[in-house]
Amino acid sequence: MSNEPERRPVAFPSLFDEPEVPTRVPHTAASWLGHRVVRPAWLWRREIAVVLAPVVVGAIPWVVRGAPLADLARLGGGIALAGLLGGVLSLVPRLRSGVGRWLSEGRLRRKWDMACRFSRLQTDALRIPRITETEHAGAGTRVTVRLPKGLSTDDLTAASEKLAVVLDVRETRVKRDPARAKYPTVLVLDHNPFHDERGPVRLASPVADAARWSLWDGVPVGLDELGKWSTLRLVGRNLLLGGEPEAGKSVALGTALAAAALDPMARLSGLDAKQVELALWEPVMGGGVVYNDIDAAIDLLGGLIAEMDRRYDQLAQLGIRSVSRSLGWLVEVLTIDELRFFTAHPDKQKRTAFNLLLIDLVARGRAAGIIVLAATQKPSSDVVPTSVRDLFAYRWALRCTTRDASDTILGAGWATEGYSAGVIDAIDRGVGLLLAEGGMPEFTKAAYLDDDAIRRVVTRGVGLREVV
Ligand SMILES: Nc1ncnc2c1ncn2[C@@H]1O[C@H](COP(=O)(O)OP(=O)(O)OP(=O)(O)O)[C@@H](O)[C@H]1O
Repeated sequence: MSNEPERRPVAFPSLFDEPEVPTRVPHTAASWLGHRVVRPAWLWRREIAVVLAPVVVGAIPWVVRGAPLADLARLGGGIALAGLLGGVLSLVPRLRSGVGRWLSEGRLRRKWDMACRFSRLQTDALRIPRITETEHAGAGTRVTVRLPKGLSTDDLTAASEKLAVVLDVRETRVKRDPARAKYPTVLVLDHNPFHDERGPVRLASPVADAARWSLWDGVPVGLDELGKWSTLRLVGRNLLLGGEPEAGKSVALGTALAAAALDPMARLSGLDAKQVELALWEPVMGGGVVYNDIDAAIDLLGGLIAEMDRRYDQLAQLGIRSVSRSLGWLVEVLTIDELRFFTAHPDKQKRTAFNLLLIDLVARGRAAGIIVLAATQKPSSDVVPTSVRDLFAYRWALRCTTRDASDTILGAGWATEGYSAGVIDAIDRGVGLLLAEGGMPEFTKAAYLDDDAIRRVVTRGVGLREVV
């Protein structure tokens, strides 16, 4: 007798490429009905509702009038009329796009069901992670799911490549919600908004062509991976940027600076150790720019702290705790490009004096309408002490050489959680992990303003201040 394994007849390929859904008991008629009819009908419920809606609406008058069977023509007429009404309503753009979004969410849920089953993301009770929320943007969808008992975020992460194959997308990325293990987020990324077919793109800054801006409205500084603008509410919050040389820090500061320049109710000042980064902005920097001079930098910080104390006195007299738009006070914006020159200055006495003033300004200035935007190309603890870093609500780690450097900007532990700016490709200038207060770091690419655009913004900013 041959030792060859028993050959089994090859079955005809299935008409549909369907995942196998195992059952705990042999199929009965009821389980077959549930599996083959009820489950697919539930997944197609939105489309079924769209088709059935004219039938139900058209049948209402027929039923109300006692439904004489001979009057079927009237039923047909009612359905046709309801269908026509639906057709006319679909000409209303907002209605049409609303229904379109609703149907495309249904499509996503069906694909997600299929993807989970093909990826064996199901419990013994055949439950899969259920979609609870979706947020769609140009380059993908953020999906929040509820995990059934028996599955964890790690199972989702392990299956992410398989999910991407069935969903037919560029990538799926799973994020654990630090507050709730049961509700992880899955980024379903269709395409890379930071690249086109020729490589990395330069994103036009939405601020560049604005006639004026208000910092109180927030500043769209860059695009996230889903292709959505990340808006920073800078009044009341400080921004810290770090990354290796040429990572794109000065460019990333540019959009925030442009918004401040176009806000006549903002007073700008700067500390520029590299002498070239803020030079273009100098005409609009009413509070002055200090180049690599630590004594002048200490004086400038001292002046801002005196202003901060004066504002706190006024706030106390008014009986309020922090500035608001209605007070009409100027927002003071201090930009520091290359923190290292000042915070790690070789003269220990001056360095200590500078650091103490900076900590005081960053800690207390926010509520008084004084904000600091700081950048460093050496994200290490001697340049950005933890006590200073923790006072920055917005932290943006552009490409870093090490995980530790990334953590120096974002905060300890993020690299271990899988968020390290060390993984960013060297060609992706301007891409970094942006962490907003209390949130999760998001890959974000900064908008780009070239020198001509900066000059135009500065000219408009100077003009706006002349008329105020
Ligand atoms: N957001 C961006 N989009 C496209 N290109 C960018 C972006 N950011 C930076 N670049 C490219 O990278 C170059 C360096 O950027 P930038 O001067 O901002 O880096 P940096 O981190 O400030 O460098 P350094 O620390 O050496 O001063 C820019 O001249 C530009 O060509």
